Amino acid sequence: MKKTKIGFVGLGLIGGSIAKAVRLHHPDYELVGFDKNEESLSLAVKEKVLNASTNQIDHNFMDCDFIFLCAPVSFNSAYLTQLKSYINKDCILTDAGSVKNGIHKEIEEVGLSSNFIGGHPMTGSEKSGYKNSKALLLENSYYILTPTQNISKVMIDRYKELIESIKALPFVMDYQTHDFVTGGMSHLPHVVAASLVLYMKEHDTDNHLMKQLAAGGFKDITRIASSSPIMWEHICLENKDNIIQILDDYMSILKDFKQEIKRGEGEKIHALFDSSRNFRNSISDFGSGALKKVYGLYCDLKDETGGIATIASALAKENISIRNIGIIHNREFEDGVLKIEFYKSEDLQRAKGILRREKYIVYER
Ligand SMILES: NC(=O)c1ccc[n+]([C@@H]2O[C@H](COP(=O)([O-])OP(=O)(O)OC[C@H]3O[C@@H](n4cnc5c(N)ncnc54)[C@H](O)[C@@H]3O)[C@@H](O)[C@H]2O)c1
Ligand SMILES: O=C(O)C(=O)C[C@]1(C(=O)O)C=C[C@@H](O)C=C1
Repeated sequence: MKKTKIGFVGLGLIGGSIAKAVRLHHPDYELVGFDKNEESLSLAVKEKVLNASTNQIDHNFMDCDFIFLCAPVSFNSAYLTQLKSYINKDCILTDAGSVKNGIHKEIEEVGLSSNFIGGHPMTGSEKSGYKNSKALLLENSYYILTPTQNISKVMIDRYKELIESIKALPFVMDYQTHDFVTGGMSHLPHVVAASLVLYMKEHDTDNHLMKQLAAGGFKDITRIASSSPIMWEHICLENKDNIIQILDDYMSILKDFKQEIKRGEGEKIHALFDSSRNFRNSISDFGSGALKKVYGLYCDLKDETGGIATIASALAKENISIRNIGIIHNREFEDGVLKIEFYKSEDLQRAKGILRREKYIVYER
């Protein structure tokens, strides 16, 4: 039987992570890749993530079951015409881009709409490049799919199956909704983070006291300002209309803050922060939306040597497997708490009971 074959155009953080996840869960699949960066390609071949690499779109892409376009958004469309001659009727062509309207239109124009399903893993990092890619980056993350009107259900199901097999969570929506939603919860925060950093750069004291003394608040909210400028240039241009509307709406909220502060309206300022805090607290870090991704809890650590080991062994004694454990420090838990994640909901429920019996304070978010 023919081995499943997957092609990658762009093997950076996201392309590399998808390829590594596929290699982890499907050691027998045939993976081929093209990237402008030859170092990334040779490392991927050396690590046996790719079976073969190429420095152009060529016969290596023949007979692929899936082709992933994982270059910066606007570059993805550049290869459609060249790829078309290698795409057979059952090949699923997809991208990993953060904006979808441009690629969906180009796909229509090139005549590949019966092959295309847009894709967007809702995970990432401020780091870029193949060297930072990880097999586990996508695990337990939503993976948005934006099928065209012309694609068959069989193809959508095949794509969902692949995504589930690498432990991500497929979520289907139309591409217009995708661009509005990601505009609000991803593109806006990146623009805001960059603007906060620029504010500090331009308005710090001569001896850079803001920069030197910046604490958790500034650092938490600006981590993503270290992301790739080329990626964000493409995203802002491709999702221009949504981002402009979203920025207008956002700036009117900033204006509300300014106005109430200027007027010295304590109750109204309080109400803005209170409403924001309540809503933020209702957003689960464990992704309990339509689909529950990870089963986790937070637990106060007793102030004693070996505190983590005591908890881990209490759970191990009851045969509860821990997926992830670590101390987190943020403003919500000023002294730090232990975050514990489990594989199963049932384990989470049992762990809560055990820890509460042992007089630990357990929180869920
Ligand atoms: N970084 C994230 O957090 C994130 C998350 C989800 C989706 N995405 C999307 O995934 C895509 C890739 O982002 P990334 O974070 O992996 O970026 P990256 O910079 O890590 O990787 C991009 C790769 O594309 C290659 N490349 C650039 N121009 C090319 C061209 N013209 N032809 C061939 N290869 C080219 C680069 O050499 C690099 O290896 C983008 O479309 C981005 O919008 C990114
Ligand atoms: O965690 C990060 O560093 C990210 O910025 C990831 C992030 C986001 O959440 O905005 C960035 C862009 C994507 O298209 C999807 C995910």
